[in-house]
Amino acid sequence: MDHVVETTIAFDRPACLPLRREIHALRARLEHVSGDSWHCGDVERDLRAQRALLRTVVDESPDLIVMKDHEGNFLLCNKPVADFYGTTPDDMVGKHDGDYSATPEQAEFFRRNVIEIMARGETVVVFEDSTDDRTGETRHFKSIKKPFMGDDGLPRILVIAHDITDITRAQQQVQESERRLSYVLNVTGEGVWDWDLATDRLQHNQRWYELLGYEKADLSSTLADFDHCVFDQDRDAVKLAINRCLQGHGAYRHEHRMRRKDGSVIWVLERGDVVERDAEGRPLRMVGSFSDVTERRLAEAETQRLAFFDPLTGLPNRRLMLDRLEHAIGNSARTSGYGALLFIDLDNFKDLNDTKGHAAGDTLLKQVGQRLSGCLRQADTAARMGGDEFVVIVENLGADAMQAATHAESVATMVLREIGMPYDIDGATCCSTPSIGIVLFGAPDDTADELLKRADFAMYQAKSAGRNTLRFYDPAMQEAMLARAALETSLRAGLQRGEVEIYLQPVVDAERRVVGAEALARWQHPERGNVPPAEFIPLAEQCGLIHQLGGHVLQAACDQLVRWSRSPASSTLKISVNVSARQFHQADFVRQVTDIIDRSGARADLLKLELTESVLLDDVEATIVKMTELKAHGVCFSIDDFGTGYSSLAYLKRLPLDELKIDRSFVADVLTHPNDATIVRTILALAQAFSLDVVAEGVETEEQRQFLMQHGCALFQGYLFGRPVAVGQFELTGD
Ligand SMILES: Nc1nc2c(ncn2[C@@H]2O[C@H](COP(=O)(O)OP(=O)(O)OP(=O)(O)O)[C@@H](O)[C@H]2O)c(=O)[nH]1
Repeated sequence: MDHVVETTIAFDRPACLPLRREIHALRARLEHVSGDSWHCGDVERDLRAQRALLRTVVDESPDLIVMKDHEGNFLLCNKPVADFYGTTPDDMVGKHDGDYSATPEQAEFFRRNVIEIMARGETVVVFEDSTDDRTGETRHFKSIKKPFMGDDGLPRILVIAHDITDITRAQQQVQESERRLSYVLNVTGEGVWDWDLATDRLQHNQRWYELLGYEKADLSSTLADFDHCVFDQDRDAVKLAINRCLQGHGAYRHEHRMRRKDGSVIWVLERGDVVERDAEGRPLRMVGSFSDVTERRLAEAETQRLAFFDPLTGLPNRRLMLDRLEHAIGNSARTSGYGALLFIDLDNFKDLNDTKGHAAGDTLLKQVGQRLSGCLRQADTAARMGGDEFVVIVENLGADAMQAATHAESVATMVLREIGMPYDIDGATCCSTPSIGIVLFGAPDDTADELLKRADFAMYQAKSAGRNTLRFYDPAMQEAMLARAALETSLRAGLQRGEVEIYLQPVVDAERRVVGAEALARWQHPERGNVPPAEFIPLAEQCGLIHQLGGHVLQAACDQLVRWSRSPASSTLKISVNVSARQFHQADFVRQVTDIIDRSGARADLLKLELTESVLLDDVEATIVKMTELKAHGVCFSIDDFGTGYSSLAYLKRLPLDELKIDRSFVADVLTHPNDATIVRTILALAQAFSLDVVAEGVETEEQRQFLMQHGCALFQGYLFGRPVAVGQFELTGD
């Protein structure tokens, strides 16, 4: 048996007067007031009428009304009570709840409860349950229990029980759905708020506080507190979204940042809408929720970063740079002001990678990125294009081209200086320099693509000028660039059409007997005629055709060796082939050479590869490995233009060399300049000490030959013995 709440109400009348005394008192009062005398019969009739009325009222009341005596027996019951117990009001008089109640516990509770209340003599309100005998269902009641004194001087009690079952159930349903809603919201992780605009009070669910790391008591639950939690920079946008919603633009949905109690910042997706307005449409109540979307935002930011930034240096990547460049071009055209594009390529970066490892190269690139950023103003952009290439966009250089160029130059000079400072790479100091190409922009028809090409071209000029320097792109360069592009296209086609062939220049011994030849590439251009190697070989190197060209020359040389091998007079002749730095440093160079030798059937020991000193110095260790592999195959090596570089004698000892070639510049002045004579003598002595052959290049006079012979030179090449000629015209005598 449940009884829920008991409320005490002040007892306003100590007891009811007994009926007969009441009649007498009433009659006396009426006679006193009216001056008439009343007959007892009239009064009784009236009273009976009143009692009948009262009975009707009591029976018709939807509430359950009973009067009980001091032992809890019924003195009076109304119809609803009798219906409840499945009997009649008259039948109930003199009986008690136990005679009807389905559950003895309930009956006992009712009995004890009224006896206690009568003993206390105070009216109480009791929330209690009772079982409906007709249906067996439990009903809830709010009962007012009012004790009073009977005629006989014994206590009695009047009970008026109001059936609150429907309200209780409705309340329970509301509580249940609220509980479920809060469960669902907690599961979805939503922080919920409910804003009463009239009072400016905000109510939040527990999750709301949890998401922001607050305790309920920390906040005053006003809009000001919510405002305080919104991230400073986002506050205006949040207010705008809420205001638009208040003004009737519909529900809002907004992502912004919130600051948690501990100071950390989270991203939230907030949704809200006005749910109540007054008759004039003024908002009264707004509800909303937010969820923590920090992880998604971070993931999006990371995706964005990967798409637009170089992961190694953190600088904008090529894609973002192109976008910024296009903007900068647009701005320049609009404002008629110049901007500048700097194309920066590190010098000999490959060496660092090769000698210190890729990780060291990465460390350097990172530091270069930092230094570049340090050279720029806020509005400028430094980006990494890839590899060791960077780009800088400098904007707002004014309308004067000269001044713009001067400014761009000063930025580039600063970059040269900063990047040229020593680096600390894993505790070791190392140096790196850049070559920089600069192009100004500002013309309406400038395009990002074209500007990059021009800056790249100017950068290449800086490389050609010795590196660690800057060069401006100018229209003359443009001409050269166009010409170069045209030449590149026709060289590509020419190689396919077989326009490149080899010429042979004889190498003779002291008796002028031809002992071999140097193979020199010649390009017979259909319109331009004979294009000099100095023009098309560097071009082939720049545009990546050197692999194809080098292979073509090697193939022709090996084919020639095979042809010579068929005649005893020529079967021992050697052919030397020039190998450029880029060609030699290609990863598959060794395989390329050995494949050609093997395929052609030429004798490897009759093929001599001429390397320049710069090839040897580029990456000594890798060079030694490649040369040794080829040497093991039988291939011979010669150092071209020996003496013009800075070869260390230590390297000479380590390299598997067969021959040195004295550069034509020394030979030309050997009779007139004592220094050149000394150099020539030294080279010859050195070669002798290392047991190397020596070929003197560019011998044009008999006197030169005599001098060289006197100092031990045994092999010669030059116009004195023969110019380079087509393969078919090559003769075996050196006159
Ligand atoms: N460590 C590192 N090296 C890279 C990366 N990307 C490209 N490289 C290397 O960067 C080098 C670029 O060399 P190049 O610019 O062609 O040549 P260089 O040695 O700098 O010579 P010049 O430019 O002619 O002065 C190559 O060896 C690439 O393998 C990278 O992300 N990290």
